[in-house]
Amino acid sequence: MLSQKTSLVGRLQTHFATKLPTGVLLPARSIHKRYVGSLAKRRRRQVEEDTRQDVRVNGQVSELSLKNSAGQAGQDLGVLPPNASASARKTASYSTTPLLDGPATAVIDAAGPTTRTDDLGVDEDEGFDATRTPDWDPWNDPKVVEALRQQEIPVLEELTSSTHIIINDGFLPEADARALRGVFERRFADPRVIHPERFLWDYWHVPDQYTLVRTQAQVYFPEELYQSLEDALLTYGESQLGCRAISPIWMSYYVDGCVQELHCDNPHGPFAFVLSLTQDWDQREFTGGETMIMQQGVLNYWRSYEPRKGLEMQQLVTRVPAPFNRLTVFDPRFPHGVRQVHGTRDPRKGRLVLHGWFTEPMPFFQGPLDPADAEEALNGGLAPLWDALEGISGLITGTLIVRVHISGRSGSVTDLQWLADTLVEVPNHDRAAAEALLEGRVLPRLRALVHNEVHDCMTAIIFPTVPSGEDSVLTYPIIFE
Ligand SMILES: O=C(O)CCC(=O)C(=O)O
Ligand SMILES: [Fe+2]
Repeated sequence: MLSQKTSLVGRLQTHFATKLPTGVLLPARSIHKRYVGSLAKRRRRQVEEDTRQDVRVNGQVSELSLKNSAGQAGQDLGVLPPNASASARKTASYSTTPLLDGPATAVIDAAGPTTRTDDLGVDEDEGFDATRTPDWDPWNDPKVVEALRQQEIPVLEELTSSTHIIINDGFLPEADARALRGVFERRFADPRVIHPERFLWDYWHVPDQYTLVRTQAQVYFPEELYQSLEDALLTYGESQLGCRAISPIWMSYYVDGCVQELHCDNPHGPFAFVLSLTQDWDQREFTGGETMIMQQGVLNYWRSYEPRKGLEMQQLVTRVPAPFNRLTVFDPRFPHGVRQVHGTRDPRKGRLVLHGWFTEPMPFFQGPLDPADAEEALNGGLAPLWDALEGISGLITGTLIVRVHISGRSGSVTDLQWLADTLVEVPNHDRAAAEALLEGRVLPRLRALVHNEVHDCMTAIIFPTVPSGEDSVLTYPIIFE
């Protein structure tokens, strides 16, 4: 099965992929690596969004229509071992780069148009027309899928859904969130009292793009309090997203007129975060202030264009409110911003958020298995994967993070979890895939192809055993740039 799929991807090859070393295990934590893992492509290409969208939700979500994708990445992660001190993992230096770049994640409600299912021009005795324009999506066409099934052509299934927005309510222990908020409150309590902490703020204004007031959390907060914040974010990033570092944490407040116009933070890292310290969101004395993230349907507009249907704000952007202690994680490649705040000029009544990016996705082991001992098995086991994936470089972009459980007694992989999946197929993949389809073997939906290749290769690896017989865990990010 693997060789069949491998030759299939060979058919799709249009670009050359550069492999980053796969033997990078437990690298120096202070080194910034945006894309660590396995695949990096030389050229950046326009993103085409998958038509499926979903949202992961931990806790209560209001004001959003969300689908809960239980069982998806990030919901079933174990506790880190005691030796994995979060503070030891932090990324040290402050970047002078402003907010232009950032990680992000995806969310959301699929309010976009539905996939066309009629007028496909495909019927059973006609075969498939590989010359169709890229807006034809055969993999979402029930007629196509049914025809393939009737011909007993295997249809690869996706093994996990893409997720571009993740919402975690009640992220910090309540006391920590209140303590952070308390520092801010106290320093603004009496505008007539002057003290050094009043002067820590930067009014950041980039005409027509950003207007907000920001500071760096590490400078602003007392050390112990800051450390608990950083530890919570680092622990989350590592356990839920396979990211071993965060960017310096910004804190920004938004009063009347503050805004972030649409932008994309592609270079900063695979996931962005926004942790709200905004008080009383539901009784707030301003309008706006939600994170707005463009919807998949807009990024894929012509595929589902409907001449008789108008669209309004709610079908174009997802608005994520910022109630107190909500952590929103999103895919920063999606155009996004912050809706302009209108109303209060009092910082204590405005929007207050901590924000930044989860960075350094990289392979790491937890447990007794020594990475140096495992390296040979890992690199050997993944070699066929790189061969297979090289063929689709340029046709898919995003981050896939997998975690495998390794038996200490047998060395075999006993479980595989998908921690995160932001893979999207880029334009023209349909045509290339349809050409391959004419070979009559498999329905090569690229996301599904990647999932299956990764699954098959990862679970076939036999690692060295360990004397104690205890199990280990390997977290492995794969980045398609
Ligand atoms: O505050 C937000 O909701 C988004 C922040 C953001 O996009 C950024 O800082 O780049
Ligand atoms: Fe951003």
